[in-house]
Amino acid sequence: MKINIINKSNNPLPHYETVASAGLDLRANLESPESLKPLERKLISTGLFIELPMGYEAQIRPRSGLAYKSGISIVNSPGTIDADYRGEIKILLINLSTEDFVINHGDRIAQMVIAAHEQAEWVEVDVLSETERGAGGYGHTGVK
Ligand SMILES: O=c1ccn([C@H]2C[C@H](O)[C@@H](COP(=O)(O)OP(=O)(O)OP(=O)(O)O)O2)c(=O)[nH]1
Ligand SMILES: [Mg+2]
Repeated sequence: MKINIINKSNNPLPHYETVASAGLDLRANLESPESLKPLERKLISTGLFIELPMGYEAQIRPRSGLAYKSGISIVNSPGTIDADYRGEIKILLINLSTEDFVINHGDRIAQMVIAAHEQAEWVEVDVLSETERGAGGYGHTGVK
């Protein structure tokens, strides 16, 4: 699908790294490197602005390699980019490791998945239909 984008960074546009990738890696747009201390969080610019079609969202997710190797995650994961948002896409990184982590301009710090979604139209009722699960949750079916 075609999506309008403005790129105010000098990074390349996000692209799919492999033919069947779901995620588009997002790069940091920085004037100078940023450092994240253990448990520190920072909102990192991408320089990207997009115009999603109605009925679509963009999800901002952590990259597994950064998470595994360096303990870098996203506080509000998965972040939600609404179709009517026209501001800059930013990424709320957090350092979950015990060591400082440095982000350089152009580093691929997160990934974005474009996804279709519904909007709910509530139908207020007095009773919901019965199911086998009922109100059971939080592990009520057991571990094994
Ligand atoms: O990781 C994110 C999450 C959100 N946004 C932008 C796009 C989104 O459409 C807007 C609002 O996000 P959200 O609804 O998650 O934040 P909120 O705290 O509910 O703010 P608002 O009251 O503006 O909706 O912020 C980002 O750039 N990055
Ligand atoms: Mg909101």
